Amino acid sequence: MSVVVYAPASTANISVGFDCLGAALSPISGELLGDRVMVEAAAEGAALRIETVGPYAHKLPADPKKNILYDCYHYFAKQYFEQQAKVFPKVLMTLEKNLPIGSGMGSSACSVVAALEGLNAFVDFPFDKQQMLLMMGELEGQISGSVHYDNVAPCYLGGMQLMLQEANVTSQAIPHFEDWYWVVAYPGINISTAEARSILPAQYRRQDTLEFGRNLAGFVHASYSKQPELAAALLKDNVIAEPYRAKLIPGFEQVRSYAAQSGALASGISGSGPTVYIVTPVLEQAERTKAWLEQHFIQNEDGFCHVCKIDEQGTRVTGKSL
Ligand SMILES: Nc1ncnc2c1ncn2[C@@H]1O[C@H](COP(=O)(O)OP(=O)(O)OP(=O)(O)O)[C@@H](O)[C@H]1O
Ligand SMILES: N[C@@H](CCO)C(=O)O
Repeated sequence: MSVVVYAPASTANISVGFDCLGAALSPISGELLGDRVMVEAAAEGAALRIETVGPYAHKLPADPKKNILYDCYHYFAKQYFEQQAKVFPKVLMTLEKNLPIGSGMGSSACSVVAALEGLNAFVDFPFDKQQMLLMMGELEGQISGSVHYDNVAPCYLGGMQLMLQEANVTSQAIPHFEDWYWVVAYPGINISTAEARSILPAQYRRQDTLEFGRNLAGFVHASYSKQPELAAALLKDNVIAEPYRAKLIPGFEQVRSYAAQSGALASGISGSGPTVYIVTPVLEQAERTKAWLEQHFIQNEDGFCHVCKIDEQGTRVTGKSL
């Protein structure tokens, strides 16, 4: 008995919605941009064994107990015991780590979501999506220092998700512009989410909170009323995070200038960085933007760039073996 789950990369904040907007991404090339987790029955030995493979496996903590999969297993097994009055089976979990850590593309969220959904699938889905989402937020919060769902929700559910966190609704999908290409570039350096949060102000001025609220409400309105130019004009963050985080990302101002002079619809920081995104509805321009970012923004061989569309599907069971 075994199951493999794939969880896609995601871009949190989307500039205009700090901690409350996020989207799942998939490269139009068909390449994998996300983690896979295989859960296999283990007949003997410890309750859990963890193995890691894939291009970024060597960047994970060497001690398996420090891998977030370890916490996912124990947390899930406890919930399972409380719900089913049964001990969770012994398993081997293999993580294929395809996303760089501290990239701004929801790397830890990807592992958390793939691991928890893999465990849920292994025992035939005893938990529903809302219960799963709450567990995913909890585990992701252990890593980044605060519970925010803007990576786990799009990664799990797909599409563009708005965090609501009221009336038993954690997150819901909002419409997005299907012809938009999201060019994402990871420069090859890492930024810890916890550190990128610690440099933000504890309090904001009244006019900044008003601007934040107006931009986010306007973006959601323009998305529903299908006004791409208005939505793109509001897709910005002049007040909450970008002014403080820009200095952490070498070459970010040049990316912004290039995006503006090339006629892109919008650009900004993906999550807490250092990945950046540029949006355009024209495929040829997206390919040109990718080439420019590869030449001018990527700093080393760990970096990469993809032309993406929003991934509608989110996390899925893909088979029985990696
Ligand atoms: N399976 C895992 N995937 C990613 N990070 C992990 C995993 N297990 C443990 N970690 C640790 O969690 C921390 C993740 O840090 P952080 O939240 O900054 O990165 P991230 O989630 O990859 O960032 P981002 O959301 O910006 O891509 C690192 O210290 C890393 O070593
Ligand atoms: N909303 C979070 C996302 C981090 O991945 C932040 O910007 O800190």
